[in-house]
Amino acid sequence: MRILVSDPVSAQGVELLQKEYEVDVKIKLPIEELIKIIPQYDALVVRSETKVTKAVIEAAANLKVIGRAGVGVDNIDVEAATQKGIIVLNAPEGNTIAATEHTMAMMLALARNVPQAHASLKNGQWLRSKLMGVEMRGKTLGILGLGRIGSGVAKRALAMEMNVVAYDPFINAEQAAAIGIQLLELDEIFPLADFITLHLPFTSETKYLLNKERFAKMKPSVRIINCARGGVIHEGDLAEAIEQGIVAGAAIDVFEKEPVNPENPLLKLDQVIVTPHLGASTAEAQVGVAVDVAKGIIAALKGEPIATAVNMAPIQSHVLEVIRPYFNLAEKMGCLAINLAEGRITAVDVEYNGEISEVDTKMLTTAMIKGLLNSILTEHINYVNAPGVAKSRGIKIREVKSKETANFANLITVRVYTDKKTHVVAGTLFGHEEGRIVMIDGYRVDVEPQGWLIVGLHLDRPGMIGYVGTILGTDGININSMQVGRTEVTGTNIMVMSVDSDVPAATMLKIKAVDGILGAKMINFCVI
Ligand SMILES: NC(=O)c1ccc[n+]([C@@H]2O[C@H](COP(=O)([O-])OP(=O)(O)OC[C@H]3O[C@@H](n4cnc5c(N)ncnc54)[C@H](O)[C@@H]3O)[C@@H](O)[C@H]2O)c1
Ligand SMILES: O=C(O)[C@H](O)COP(=O)(O)O
Repeated sequence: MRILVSDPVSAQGVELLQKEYEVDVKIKLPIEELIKIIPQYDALVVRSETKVTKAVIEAAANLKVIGRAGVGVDNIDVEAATQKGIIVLNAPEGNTIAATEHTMAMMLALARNVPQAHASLKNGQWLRSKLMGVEMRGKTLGILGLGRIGSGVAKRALAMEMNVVAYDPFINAEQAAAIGIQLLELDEIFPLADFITLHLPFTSETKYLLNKERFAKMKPSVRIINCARGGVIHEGDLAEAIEQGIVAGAAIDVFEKEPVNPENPLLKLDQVIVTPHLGASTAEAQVGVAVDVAKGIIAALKGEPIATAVNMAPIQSHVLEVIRPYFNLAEKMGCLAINLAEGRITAVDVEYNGEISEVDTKMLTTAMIKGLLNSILTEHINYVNAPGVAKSRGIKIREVKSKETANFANLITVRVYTDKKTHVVAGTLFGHEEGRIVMIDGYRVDVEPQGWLIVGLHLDRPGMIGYVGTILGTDGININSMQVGRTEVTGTNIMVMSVDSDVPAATMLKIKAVDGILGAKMINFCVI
């Protein structure tokens, strides 16, 4: 597998990738060049500079994952990637402290005219009275977006004895109270705030969130800090508001177009201090995001679950810890269940019993569907496209949960409904990691889901196993384990044989032709 790194990321991250895969680092590629070479790659690593447009994604014939070494994914067409089944993941935590501290640096520099003082003094001017500042203590800070960075800024501002209020419609009052601040509506913040700092993503909702109308509602002494994304402020409106004395000043790290156009009106104003998107630019943050994104890319290429994928349901780390050992089992159960099934599949129920039922199991259900669909479709099914593909094929997926469990501490049961019959497979973990199939269609078994299995239903009479064993032996297929499962109902048994190689269709036909064999299926776990 080949990985392209198209923005500067720390060497530690690149080295991690190189241990597993072939990696090319090509910085500042013109978009036409990127489109030309992208079909050669399985993974792409970017920061904010590479624009991963729809055209890039359409050309990316082999791309499985795009990793963003940082937070904002607004430079990636996530929708186009999702439609193509490409995982988009980011590294959201590595640069939080860097961006938080840069915000504080910008706020303080803005309040005390540090850049203006520095520039004028280096220019030989001693401007003590012209560069009068304001204090932070006792001032009101309005934070728009109370996520990782916003809440970090809040804590630091409280330590500086500021009054802190915030607007974030996706945070509840208790979460804000835990930090020690009050949540307000957006319009309630404007007449109160002496400083307003933005920490929200750039989306269609937040585009130009601060504009002419909103500046008009603010205190004329207000100072605005933006270390989030350029497009959340209308730059022309801000420049005008500063020129007209509606806003006192601004500290800007991010711009709608980067690198910023030297003609941008904000660059012409003395009241505006700027940095060239340096929020994440600390040695520590760059190592952090590069290592995190490399781990994410490796997990994605190995088909493992990823905690920071932005186009899949996010998994909280404590939930991932509980469900991680079950992923492989769930996928194999999906594969087994669909291989047993006959007829047109209409619905799949996944039941979780025991303690596992108490956490969010959506991603495990997706793993099951991934295993199921990968066994029957030629297109590559992954965590991103599995739910959509199931839906487009009219397969209804339901989760059932109960803390109650009979024989196992935790049990996962998949029921595949077709227009002919319902097939049921149940599995659990032995110890912490060992996945086992413990029931097939009502028959108690104990099967390791790996390699190749033959599952056969047969009449409960002497010699059946012998007949099948002889056929396999004659055709040169080695059996490595074998067992027979019974139900309470006498008459039929299930035989499950684990074999060392794929079983040709001709051999399967011979097995099915044995008198007393009611059906036999070959399951190849190696395809998923
Ligand atoms: N300048 C830099 O170099 C730099 C570095 C890191 C992050 N960032 C940017 O900072 C921003 C915040 O990053 P984070 O890690 O704190 O993200 P986060 O996801 O932890 O927090 C974002 C917060 O914004 C809130 N939000 C979303 N839509 C909103 C809306 N319409 N109105 C109000 N609030 C809304 C969310 O509820 C969330 O709490 C992102 O845009 C990120 O790209 C910039
Ligand atoms: O969203 C982010 O993580 C920051 O804006 C950092 O962007 P960068 O990786 O291009 O510095």
